[in-house]
Amino acid sequence: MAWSLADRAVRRSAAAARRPAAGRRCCARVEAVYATHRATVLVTEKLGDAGLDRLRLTCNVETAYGLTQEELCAKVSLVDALIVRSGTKVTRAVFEASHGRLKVVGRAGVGVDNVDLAAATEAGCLVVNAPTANTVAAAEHGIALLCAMARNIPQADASMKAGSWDRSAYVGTSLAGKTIAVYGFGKVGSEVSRRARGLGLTVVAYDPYASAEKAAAQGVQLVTFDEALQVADFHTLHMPLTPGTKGLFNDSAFARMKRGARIINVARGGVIDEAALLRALESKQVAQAALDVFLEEPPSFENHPLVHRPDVICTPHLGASTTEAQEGVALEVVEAVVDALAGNLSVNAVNAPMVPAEILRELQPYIVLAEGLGRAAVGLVSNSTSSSSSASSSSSSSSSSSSSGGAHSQGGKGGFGDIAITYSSPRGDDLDTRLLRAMVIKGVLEETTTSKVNLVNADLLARNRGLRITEVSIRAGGDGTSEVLTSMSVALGTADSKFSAAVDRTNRIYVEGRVTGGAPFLTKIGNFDVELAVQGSVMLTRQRDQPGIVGGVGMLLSRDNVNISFMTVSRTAKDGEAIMAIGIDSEPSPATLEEITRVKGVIEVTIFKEVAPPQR
Ligand SMILES: NC(=O)C1=CN([C@@H]2O[C@H](COP(=O)(O)OP(=O)(O)OC[C@H]3O[C@@H](n4cnc5c(N)ncnc54)[C@H](O)[C@@H]3O)[C@@H](O)[C@H]2O)C=CC1
Ligand SMILES: O=C(O)C(=O)COP(=O)(O)O
Repeated sequence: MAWSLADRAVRRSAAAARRPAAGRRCCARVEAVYATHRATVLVTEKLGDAGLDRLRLTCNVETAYGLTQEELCAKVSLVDALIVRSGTKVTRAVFEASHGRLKVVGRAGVGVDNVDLAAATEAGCLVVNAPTANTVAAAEHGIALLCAMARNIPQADASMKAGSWDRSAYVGTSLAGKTIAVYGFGKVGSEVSRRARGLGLTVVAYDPYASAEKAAAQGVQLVTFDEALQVADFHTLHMPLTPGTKGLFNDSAFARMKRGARIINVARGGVIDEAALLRALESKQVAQAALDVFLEEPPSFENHPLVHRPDVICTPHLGASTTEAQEGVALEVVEAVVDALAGNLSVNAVNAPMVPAEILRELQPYIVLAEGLGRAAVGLVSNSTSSSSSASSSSSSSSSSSSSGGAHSQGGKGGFGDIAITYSSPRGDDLDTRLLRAMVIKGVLEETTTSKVNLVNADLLARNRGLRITEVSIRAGGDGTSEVLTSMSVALGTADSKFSAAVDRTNRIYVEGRVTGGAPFLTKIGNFDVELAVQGSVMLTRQRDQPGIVGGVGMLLSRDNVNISFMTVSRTAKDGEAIMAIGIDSEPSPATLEEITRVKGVIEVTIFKEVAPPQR
């Protein structure tokens, strides 16, 4: 029986898999190695001593710093595990060169952008990280840069070392009484906020996925992207680099800031468009920048336009570099590596399969549905980079949804704190929902944070993010054995949506789905019935139910070379509105989106990207 198998898998994983599941590729192979010999671990970047000492208790440890790719590839076939920081690129070539011996990669820090996760998974190699131990260090570095920049400390220090005593050249700017905007109110961002308030700054935060309650408890107001840009004297960046945040700080963002604003980046280089920052500094729209991270690391020193400027202060990715943080991440990652070598599923596993392969095959559509609903719901939250537009001329005839503040194209305040999941199942209350709940959390969280969700840590991560999860199981018709779920829904409480039709009558972003013929489908968005395969990218439009719209929209898409894979229209007879879903092979340009909103009868349009994750 499908569900009882899944249930066993959940129990095994939740108990840290004391005995490995047969189908759990990575860990099963790891245990075989560990049981038969003392594992060898290669450490390629400086790791805290406490971690190294712990590692030496159970493993042979080799340290080799500053390896070239070729040197790393030559060594990797001789080791069972590899421990790195951000300076080692663990590429596909490295996994190939290991010829299957490498079983675990440990990242002594948060970001795993230097590890090819797809290649790791294909090679059956588990990747683990240390997601919490350097949070405070990164926050302290942000504050250090803020103070150093405001008071010109590095420049004044350099001038004194060059033999001058110039007091008038380094007059600074005060922090007290000013406003700082924190972008990304996660682990680091909330620690920065706490410290900034202590310095007498007013703190606002832009994070469309954060809990407003959690922010309010810290005396921080969540605001829209535009508001943050406009009100702040200082801007500090603490979001992950994702397709949605890449280049977020561009010409347009800098232009909307107060003249003479100052910016700090301790997150990832790619969040700032470096050429746009240069232009903003040259025009004095931005007075100063403090950068710990760069698009390319290390940046090219010869001719990097930002590094040499006197109005930019730089550090070489030092956010996590305190003795305490390095001891902390070393211990955190070594525990995870040793655990993984012993065949256990660690809470810090980054690419662990949520479910063993044979169970995944059996339950796949329901699992994909649960994750897809989570991704769909969070994908509808309003954020600054949303590809969405509202038709300005239109007067929506819709219900409360449009007046609820949902139709922002430039980002709402966000701040959802509730996820309500409803299962309609022939098993009613007997349905074991842990796996499905974990998949919803995975769908909601993984696109927006540095957190990697696995079965063991899902509930914990949700709690840490201030998310309240409520579940309701409704007994539906059926024999109670063959069908796991009749339908399932996910609602995000009080979030602003980039597509107002996605907001239901209780002001929640609402999506519902079911499995039909073995395939997962989205069946409801807000109050509208739809029929969307949970895969690929979709353009959604809300429109008045009148002729000419399908042709008009289709023509604009074809003019932009956007291939259409399917098109469905559903209407609510009651208020004369319809939602049209168009499967698209590529994304239309912003200009085309804008034109679509001007097609007579169209009320709003948005892009709904990759609802379903790639199949694992
Ligand atoms: N410079 C350094 O040495 C270090 C840098 N980092 C970096 O700091 C950043 C934050 O790390 P954590 O706080 O641990 O991550 P986190 O996952 O706890 O927090 C990230 C926050 O960003 C928010 N977010 C996502 N998309 C957003 C968007 N479009 N606009 C605004 N907010 C958005 C998320 O909702 C989340 O609350 C990451 O980029 C991480 O790689 C972390 C540690 C050290
Ligand atoms: O943990 C992170 O994401 C960091 O950026 C820190 O990188 P590092 O370990 O200092 O190379």
